[in-house]
Amino acid sequence: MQLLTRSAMATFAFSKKPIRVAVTGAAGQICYSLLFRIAHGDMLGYDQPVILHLIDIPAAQKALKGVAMELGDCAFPLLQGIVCTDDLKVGFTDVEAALLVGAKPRGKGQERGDLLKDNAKIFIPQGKALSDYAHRDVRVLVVGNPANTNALITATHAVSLPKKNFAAMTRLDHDRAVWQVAEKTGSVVADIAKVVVWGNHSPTMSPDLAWATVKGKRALDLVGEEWYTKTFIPRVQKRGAEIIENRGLSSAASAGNAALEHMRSWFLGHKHDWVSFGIWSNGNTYNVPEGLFYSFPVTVENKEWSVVNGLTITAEQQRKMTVTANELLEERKAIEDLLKI
Ligand SMILES: NC(=O)C1=CN([C@@H]2O[C@H](COP(=O)(O)OP(=O)(O)OC[C@H]3O[C@@H](n4cnc5c(N)ncnc54)[C@H](O)[C@@H]3O)[C@@H](O)[C@H]2O)C=CC1
Ligand SMILES: O=C([O-])CC(=O)C(=O)O
Repeated sequence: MQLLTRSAMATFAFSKKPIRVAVTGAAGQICYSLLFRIAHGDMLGYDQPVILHLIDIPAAQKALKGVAMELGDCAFPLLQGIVCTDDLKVGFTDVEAALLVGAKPRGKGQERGDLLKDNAKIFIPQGKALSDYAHRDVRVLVVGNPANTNALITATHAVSLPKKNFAAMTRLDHDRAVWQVAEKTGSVVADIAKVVVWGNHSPTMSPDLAWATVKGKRALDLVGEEWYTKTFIPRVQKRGAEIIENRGLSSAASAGNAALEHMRSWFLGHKHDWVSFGIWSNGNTYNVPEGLFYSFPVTVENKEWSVVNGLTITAEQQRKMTVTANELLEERKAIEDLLKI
């Protein structure tokens, strides 16, 4: 691959119109790695200029200014502007990508669902502002936990935008699953295909290797049933808690990477393999009730995802998929007042 000098890259970059990218929680820990990689071109491509809209609460504006100063100090050729704000109108006007990261993270001993009370209300004004001010073709990724139900709140209040343009992030779970299989089988990430994560971004999620392959061979034959059920599934389900236990803080760089990879797949396509997106369920897919943001296997082309259809689901797998759907139904019930438009 040819490496371009900074000035050659800038000349190249100027030929495309910049894309406005909004990121909430921009002064927080996930964004401290995410923003720099977006500005470097890792998300939308190394020929795509960006203007970053950094959104955080009033109390975080000074810290946000520091982050913006550091972004500037990197002199990224693709970064054509930085907007720092606590005003959602300014933050979301004309944005074509929005990453909703801003929310409280959990601490030790908490589940993500425990954050519903604190975090859910954040997403009502954000959904409304996206509806009023964002580019009509915006793609919105909800990262702040509990991500699936927060995505439901956001999309519900974004009345003028299609639900298909919203997603909850389960890419981190997907990538965790891929890494576990690569490590177990002594292979590399590029050898692994057709991993699936179903349902909620919570310990009820269902990481599924039924179709997964390693260099074209059936992954389940290589890893064995015992490791699959006793190690792999619980490890992926509880990896967030394992990180908190070790790091003392919730995952940040890996979450930022997953957000970036999710958006990259959405904007630049993901046809070579399946990937997991938490998306609006239409009630006709794999027996998932309508109106939940549920993680399905998808492929992506021309900025539109399509669920991988026609998979044969065993009775045991269907049971697991129902458990995680039921949890999402309970979360929806707990915030039903927040869904009133
Ligand atoms: N879906 C997923 O896979 C993952 C989700 N997360 C979630 O991401 C969220 C952020 O995590 P961190 O960056 O580690 O937290 P953090 O506490 O370091 O940063 C959160 C930032 O959000 C800001 N914020 C709070 N309310 C806001 C609002 N209404 N508008 C804009 N900004 C607001 C805060 O001021 C702070 O700067 C947490 O809810 C965490 O649980 C974390 C890892 C993975
Ligand atoms: O576990 C947490 O609270 C943060 C998160 O969502 C993850 O790492 O998957």
